[in-house]
Amino acid sequence: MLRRLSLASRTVVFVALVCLGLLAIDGWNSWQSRQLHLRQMSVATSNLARAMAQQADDQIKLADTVLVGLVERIESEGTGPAEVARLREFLALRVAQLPQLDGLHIYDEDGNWVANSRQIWPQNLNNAEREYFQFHRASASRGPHVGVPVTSRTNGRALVPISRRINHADGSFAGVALATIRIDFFVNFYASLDIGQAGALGLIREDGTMITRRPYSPSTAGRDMRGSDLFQAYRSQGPVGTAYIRSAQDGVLRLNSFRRLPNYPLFVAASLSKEEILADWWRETLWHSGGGVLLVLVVAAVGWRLVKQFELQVQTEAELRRARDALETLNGTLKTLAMEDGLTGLANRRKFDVTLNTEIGRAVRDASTLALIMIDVDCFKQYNDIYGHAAGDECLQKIGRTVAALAARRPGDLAARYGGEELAVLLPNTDVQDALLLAERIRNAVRDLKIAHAGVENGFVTLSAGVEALRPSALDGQSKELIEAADKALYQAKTQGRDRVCAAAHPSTS
Ligand SMILES: Nc1nc2c(ncn2[C@@H]2O[C@H](COP(=O)(O)OP(=O)(O)OP(=O)(O)O)[C@@H](O)[C@H]2O)c(=O)[nH]1
Repeated sequence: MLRRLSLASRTVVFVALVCLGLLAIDGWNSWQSRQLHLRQMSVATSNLARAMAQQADDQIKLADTVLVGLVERIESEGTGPAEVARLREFLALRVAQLPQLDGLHIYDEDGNWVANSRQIWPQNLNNAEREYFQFHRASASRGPHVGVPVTSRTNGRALVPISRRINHADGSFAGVALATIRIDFFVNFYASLDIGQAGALGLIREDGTMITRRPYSPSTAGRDMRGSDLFQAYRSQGPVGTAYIRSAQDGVLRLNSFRRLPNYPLFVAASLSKEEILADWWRETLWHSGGGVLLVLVVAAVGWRLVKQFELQVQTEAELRRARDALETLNGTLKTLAMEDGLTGLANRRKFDVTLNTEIGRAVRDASTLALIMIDVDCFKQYNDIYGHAAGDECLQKIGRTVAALAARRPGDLAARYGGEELAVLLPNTDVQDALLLAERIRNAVRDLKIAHAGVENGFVTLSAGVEALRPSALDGQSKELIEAADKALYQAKTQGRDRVCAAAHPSTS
């Protein structure tokens, strides 16, 4: 099918395919690059979540390690006045060593303050209503507990309580050992991480209570996250996972990676805005696409020029063909004109001479006879004198048509205007008898035209003819011989009174 299209159309198809190919390659590359960006960012958020989980786990573990020692000490030494005094010093020393800790506290079985890392505290304070206290009072578990965030009663700071139960010797509830980690500590750490403008980080208890997050606000700590898509994703995907979630608060679509802490019932979530993740990709894609479109435009422009050139070439070729055809027609006409007599339409003298030589050659080869009839209009000078030169021309045309109709019967026959009012008929492969018969027929036919001629006796235009036929043996001189013999016979016809046909006299026949 493509073969039937013109070169220009094929070029258009080719250029269009090249342009589409370029655009497709660019589109495919951009898509691949986008997927790569998203994969890389997924790995990055996952790594971020791992680092956050490790950091939170480490901090809680440090505080918990202190608590393990404290519980063991209180359970073995008791809380007498001397022990409490030593305990206070110990607590103050530990807090000074661990900057992430806001304080260390010991409460008795009723929630009263027994000791803490601060040397002075308001009297008659009771923490029995705190969530961690109630948890330990109700649960015999000896493990650590990460409580819901609290606001310090003494300094107003937001804190994460890490606590352990203290038992009496009989295993009954004796109180709580508490370490409080400053939420500031996490806030500062999260602030040091690069998560773009719209990224978010969070530390959440597995029951859905928010500990802290970035961006941070005082209302953040303790918020119930159970209804959030993030919490649902964590619950459904397990301890480690990734999910695209559109924020209900700011409407931003984020890639979230979440991960449970190795040792505590909390999880962290690190999220980056999809728009920010793809910002670089968009920039690259715009540059690429711009370059790609430019390339396509250049290819299209070059293709367009090529098509135009092809069209021009085709046009030029068509014009050249037309010019050549016209030239050939003109040439043919010129050729005909060069070989034709303008007045009578018979062959002209040049054509006659060429044909005579050709036919003599053929007759020599074929050993055939070649006959010639020389015809001359009788008393034509007088005709011109009487009727005028134009009428003479017309008379010659009529005679020419008559001669042509009778003489050119066979392919080789040629009727020509030999000169003036003299005509010649060349008859290949014809003997003198047949040529005489034809000459007579011509003479009679012209007489029968009955062209009035007041200058002659019978009143009509007549003609005389001389006939000769020979079997040429050689090329040289034969044409002249033939013409002269026919001419002589014509002269004879004239001298014998005109309006007749004479054959050339030969010594044997004369
Ligand atoms: N109208 C016209 N006259 C021609 C043309 N060619 C030759 N003639 C005339 O033909 C005449 C020929 O005259 P002549 O050669 O004296 O012979 P004739 O008058 O025909 O007398 P005979 O041949 O002896 O019968 C001349 O007057 C030429 O001018 C032509 O093309 N047109």
